[in-house]
Amino acid sequence: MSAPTGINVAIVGVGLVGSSVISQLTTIPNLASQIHIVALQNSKKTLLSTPTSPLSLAPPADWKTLLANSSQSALPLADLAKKLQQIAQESKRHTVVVDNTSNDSVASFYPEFLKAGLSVVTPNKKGLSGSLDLYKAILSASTGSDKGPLMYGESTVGAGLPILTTLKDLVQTGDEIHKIEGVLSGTLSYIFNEWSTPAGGSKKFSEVVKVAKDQGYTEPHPADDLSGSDVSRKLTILSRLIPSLTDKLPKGFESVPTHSLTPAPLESVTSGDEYVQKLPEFDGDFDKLNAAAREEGCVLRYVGVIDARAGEVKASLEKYPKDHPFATSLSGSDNILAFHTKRYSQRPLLVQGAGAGAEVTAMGVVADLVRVAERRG
Ligand SMILES: NC(=O)C1=CN([C@@H]2O[C@H](COP(=O)(O)OP(=O)(O)OC[C@H]3O[C@@H](n4cnc5c(N)ncnc54)[C@H](OP(=O)(O)O)[C@@H]3O)[C@@H](O)[C@H]2O)C=CC1
Ligand SMILES: N[C@@H](CC=O)C(=O)O
Ligand code: NA
Repeated sequence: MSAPTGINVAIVGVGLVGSSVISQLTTIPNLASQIHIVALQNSKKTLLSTPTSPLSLAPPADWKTLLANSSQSALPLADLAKKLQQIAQESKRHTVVVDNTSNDSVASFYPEFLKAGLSVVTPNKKGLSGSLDLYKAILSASTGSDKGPLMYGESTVGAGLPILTTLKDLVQTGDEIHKIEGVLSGTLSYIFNEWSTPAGGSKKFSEVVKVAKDQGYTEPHPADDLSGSDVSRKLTILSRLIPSLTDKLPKGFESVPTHSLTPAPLESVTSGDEYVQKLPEFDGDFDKLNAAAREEGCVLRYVGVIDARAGEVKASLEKYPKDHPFATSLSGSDNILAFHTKRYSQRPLLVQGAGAGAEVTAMGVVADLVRVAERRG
């Protein structure tokens, strides 16, 4: 048997998460030797490896300047796929596209990348939580031959926390999923942990939203978090891994009943900065919501529930007594997920930890790349 040669990686999207992925891949020695970065692309530029000029991105090289100075403007995805096929052939290495954007067009292109023999790894929820047609196209293009392309998206739910791998393990070993419930948004977890506390609190809602954005927890547009759609996307991704629910959400996340926290006048605001700027106008309304829960001896938490036996999925704002674990045991951007199953029927299997932030999200992406390298390298 020939020695493993490692894999190539093309990184599309080099913002908060993408930068951390590059940093982990170029500075951790055992990763740098098995995972070779062959392309970087943002919305403006592409930087490509060639046989005579392989990319060398480890510090002290400054990949941001190299990308910004590249003479190649961002390649259309079909052209990028062709270039990557060529690089795969020349280097004799399996090649993976890492999508670190939150872009719908990139996510819709996964079936084409996969059909071109390229694996896909992503923290972008838009592909796996989109229409059922897109989801099925992704599945059928990634479950071909033994040597075929693979699709991994651990960081789409709970960032680096082992949530999709846990659910897949439960399902593949024949457990029966009864219910999955918990706090699935790092942003909303941070906001409610800081603003709706058992001891009361004096912070303004808009202030904690701004901190969540500054910490890198929010989506590029924070309305995607406050509208609940980020949670309904995660619920869709999880539901589709439960065989009885795979076909349940035909329109994807839009089929999930979802409580939105976006004030009605801000629903049409397309700029994330403008949205955050205007949010203080609504602090009074949020204060009233918090005060009403406090009068009942409760705190507010934003939760997602998949009731597999009833076939119900929903994302909602709920009140919890001040001594409930969701009120006392969460802090920062913590996610917590309880898997109630036939085997874990007495006490649920729990996964808890930071569910947002660049480093922990990149860790989930890089762990997926290691899985691809183990299977295809
Ligand atoms: N932040 C977090 O805690 C977590 C994030 N995620 C997911 O990770 C993804 C990235 O998030 P984050 O890093 O915060 O986002 P950023 O906004 O920081 O970065 C997005 C990157 O994508 C690039 N981009 C946008 N559109 C395109 C396009 N059409 N083609 C190529 N590149 C494009 C942007 O380039 P340019 O600068 O040129 O516009 C930028 O480099 C999102 O899908 C998010 O949901 C998942 C889990 C946790
Ligand atoms: N914006 C998301 C990031 C991770 O998916 C969140 O806050 O959970
Ligand atoms: Na995860």
